[in-house]
Amino acid sequence: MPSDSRVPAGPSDPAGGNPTAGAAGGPTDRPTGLTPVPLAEVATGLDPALAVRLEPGSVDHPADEVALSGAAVRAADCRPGDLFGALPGARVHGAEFAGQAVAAGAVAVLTDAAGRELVRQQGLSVPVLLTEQPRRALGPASAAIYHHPSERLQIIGVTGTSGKTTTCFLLEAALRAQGLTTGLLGTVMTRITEPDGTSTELPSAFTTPEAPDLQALLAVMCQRGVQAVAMEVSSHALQLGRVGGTRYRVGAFANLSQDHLDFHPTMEDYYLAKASLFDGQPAAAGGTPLGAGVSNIDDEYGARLAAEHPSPGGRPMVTISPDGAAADWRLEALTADATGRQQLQIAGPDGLALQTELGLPGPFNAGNALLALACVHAAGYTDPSAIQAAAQALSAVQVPGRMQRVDAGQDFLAVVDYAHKPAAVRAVLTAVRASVPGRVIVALGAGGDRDAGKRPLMGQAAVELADVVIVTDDNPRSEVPHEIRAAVLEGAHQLGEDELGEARLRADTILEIGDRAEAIAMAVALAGHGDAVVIAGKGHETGQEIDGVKHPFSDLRQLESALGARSGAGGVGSAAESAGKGESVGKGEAPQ
Ligand SMILES: CC(=O)N[C@H]1[C@@H](OP(=O)(O)OP(=O)(O)OC[C@H]2O[C@@H](n3ccc(=O)[nH]c3=O)[C@H](O)[C@@H]2O)O[C@H](CO)[C@@H](O)[C@@H]1O[C@H](C)C(=O)N[C@@H](C)C(=O)N[C@H](CCC(=O)O)C(=O)O
Ligand SMILES: Nc1ncnc2c1ncn2[C@@H]1O[C@H](COP(=O)(O)OP(=O)(O)OP(=O)(O)O)[C@@H](O)[C@H]1O
Ligand SMILES: N[C@H](CCC[C@H](N)C(=O)O)C(=O)O
Repeated sequence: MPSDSRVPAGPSDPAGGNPTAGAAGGPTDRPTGLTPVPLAEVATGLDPALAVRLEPGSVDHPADEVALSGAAVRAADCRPGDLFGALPGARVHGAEFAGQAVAAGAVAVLTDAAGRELVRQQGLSVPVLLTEQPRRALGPASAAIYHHPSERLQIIGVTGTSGKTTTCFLLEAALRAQGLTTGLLGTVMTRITEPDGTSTELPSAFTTPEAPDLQALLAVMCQRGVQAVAMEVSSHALQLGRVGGTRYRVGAFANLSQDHLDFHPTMEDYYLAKASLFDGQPAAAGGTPLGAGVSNIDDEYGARLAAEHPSPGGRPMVTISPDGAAADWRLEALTADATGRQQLQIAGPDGLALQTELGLPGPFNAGNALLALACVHAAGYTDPSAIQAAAQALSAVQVPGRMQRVDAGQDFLAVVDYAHKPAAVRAVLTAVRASVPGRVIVALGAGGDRDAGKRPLMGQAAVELADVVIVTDDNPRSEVPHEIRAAVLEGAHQLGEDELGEARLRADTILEIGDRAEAIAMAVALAGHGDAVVIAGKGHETGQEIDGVKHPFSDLRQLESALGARSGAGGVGSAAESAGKGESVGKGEAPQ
């Protein structure tokens, strides 16, 4: 990964990317040399609906002399001149850490009444911005402190359960093909590409960073000459106000399926969080005003969104249909060659006809490509030659840990993929099954401390679509690993019948191997000519969190080494033997 020595490292998350390994966010890059903004100016600029009151500090810290040069939501990240956003959390009130924040240089605190009491109890005399909605206020306040960076960027925000990262990588390439300097912000990394082509990559702690970190990153992008940004917008970010104060030129909706029901009480709540990207609230209220919206109407929720938000930003919602139904953008034909490369024929608005290639395999990635092109067009790049250039640019895009092929000269397909929810497992296994003549072998698990309801559904999807299912550990986090596996296995063994009364089960072998490295070795050991091995769930991640401890782990490396061991040891037998040493191997448990 190329990196820029001028930029301090991002969050040190050995698990790599997202909170998949329990990272709690972390310091990000910050802009330099911005004029500090008076606290009073920040306070008065906030939406009156937030009822923010400025409580002056002591004579040592008179509010009217305070100017803010940064913001942070974690006390440990505070720097001199910062506003500390002391938020009430699920575990603790951030104001408990106000002393630490002030000691680190914070000059004001944004919090609620309970937080103000905690600040005063600690004998701190800094001014307090008081509101009962501190999360809603923090985004716009951070945006003001960093001089409203999103006003100077063309930001395309992508939301949806699956495909955000992939679509943003595609978008980044398509925007660059318009001659724009680009930023990319999401689960895998933040990438800043400067006008001279230099790229800086920072690790991500979240799919969408906390508000102060997001605004700082956007401000850095402005300073580095970035013009357009492809950005993932998670439902957590929408619900928790992380994107407040961010102006989007285009918002895109990919799809909605079960995930995150640990955080959202219902699918309806999950949908409404995603839909709030399109509701056009003013930025000042923590909303995310939009220039245009794009929705995938093949998806049930995408169709509902288009019906409920017919004109986001005052323009008709742009619709896409990867299935080829009536929509502004349709995929008219899709073919794939033996290597997985796909040829797309696309119909766009005003008779636009495009033909392009995609290096990413799987029909769902053709849908992601269609979404990316529709976004570029909706952002104003409507000239047919511009869109053609965007389409051409998609062909070389690869995404770390998404349908990533590993080739060590073996006579079967081996891929690492990030499918960690039922619909993604289904999409990936369907795509892989269609691309090989032989058997499909999948190793997968489910993450701990996340939506428990999806575990049996993932097991079900796996046994329906693969021939061999190896249930293993993902990131157990604080949970007991074998209990998570048991839930996945329960779904795997509870397959019903289809409408014709046929058993849905496809798998003839279901194994349980907790140790992920051994599960991967077993998957490789069992593969034969023309088969496919899919290692699902951890994608680009470089760590595995077990009982609060992050252990270095990479599916990619493990798969490479299992493939290497297989060819080095002269074939299947020895690899299977070593894989068989797993802690708990239960074979052939599938009812037939
Ligand atoms: C549900 C959720 O997203 N929670 C996030 C939220 O937690 P919380 O409000 O309950 O905070 P808390 O831990 O009780 O702490 C309260 C406050 O004290 C502060 N604090 C706490 C401890 C300390 O030592 N110092 C300190 O200052 C915290 O910064 C926080 O502001 O604010 C915390 C501080 O930033 C986050 O660490 C935490 O993310 C948790 C760890 C998380 O795992 N979130 C994931 C699920 C997430 O956000 N994922 C989405 C979706 C990805 C997808 O679509 O797949 C993402 O955008 O990444
Ligand atoms: N359009 C899609 N429809 C269904 N599944 C998809 C789609 N795009 C990607 N996937 C599957 O979902 C996995 C995650 O893809 P990607 O990282 O692009 O999505 P994401 O929305 O960013 O996911 P996450 O929120 O988990 O980070 C892929 O590895 C693939 O298995
Ligand atoms: N953004 C997702 C990542 C999950 C990755 C998967 N490997 C797991 O640990 O469940 C989440 O926080 O739910």
